[in-house]
Amino acid sequence: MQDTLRITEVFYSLQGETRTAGLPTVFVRLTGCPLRCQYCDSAYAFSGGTLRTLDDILEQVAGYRPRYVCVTGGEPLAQPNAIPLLKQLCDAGYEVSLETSGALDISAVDPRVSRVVDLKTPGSKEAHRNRYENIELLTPNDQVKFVICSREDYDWAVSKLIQYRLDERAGEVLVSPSHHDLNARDLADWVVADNLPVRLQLQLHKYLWNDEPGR
Ligand SMILES: C[S@@+](CC[C@H](N)C(=O)[O-])C[C@H]1O[C@@H](n2cnc3c(N)ncnc32)[C@H](O)[C@@H]1O
Ligand SMILES: Nc1nc2[nH]cc(C(=O)O)c2c(=O)[nH]1
Ligand code: SF4
Ligand SMILES: [Mg+2]
Repeated sequence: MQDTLRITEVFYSLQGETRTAGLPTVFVRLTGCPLRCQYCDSAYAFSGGTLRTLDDILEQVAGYRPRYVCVTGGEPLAQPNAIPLLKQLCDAGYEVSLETSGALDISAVDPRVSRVVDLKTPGSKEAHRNRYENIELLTPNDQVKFVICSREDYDWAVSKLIQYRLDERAGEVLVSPSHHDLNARDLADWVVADNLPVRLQLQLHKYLWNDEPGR
């Protein structure tokens, strides 16, 4: 029996988030997530999906001839075979990123992968799931992200940024407005007013394609 993963979709689009925003990227979306963030825009990946072998996934990715590959979900690290998938994508020569909730151990992820680790805010309703041990593992190849739902979430994120010196540990600290919860302009104004060492990011794919699955 070959190694398999439950997969919701594999598609080629522009990266809408993180430090590679705007660059053509293949997305591999793994099915299933143990969290239920109130704002989740990918709830269609909580169930269903197709069991696929690693070789089958790698072959589809190769067909797009990409430079960038993003493994997302759902929560990719909830499937043990995400670890060999990430390694084999690196071995194949792609620049690989992993989007993860921060609720699961990131230590076994190949160090060539840029780990994009959310710190779930109180507004997500899943902040109690944050695994703070992950913060000590962050390197300049990694990114930390706060999805902000309100001014209270913003103040909470600032306190975590200072407490853990996140801008000194990770290569990027990202703040993103929770789509539908917070006006991007408000978040932008707060970041400027506080001279905060973070990068504001908007989800480009929502402006371009209105949040259709597979884009
Ligand atoms: C769908 S999640 C999948 C990966 C992983 N489960 C996680 O939460 O990081 C991918 C990214 O989208 C963000 N996201 C989900 N819903 C969002 C929304 N409504 N507005 C802004 N970002 C959102 C998540 O916080 C996460 O950074
Ligand atoms: N274009 C595009 N960029 C993305 N970056 C992260 C995504 C995700 O759902 O994790 C995503 C997505 O769904 N589409
Ligand atoms: S952890 Fe990620 S996939 Fe899971 S509910 Fe939260 S945003 Fe959605
Ligand atoms: Mg998405």
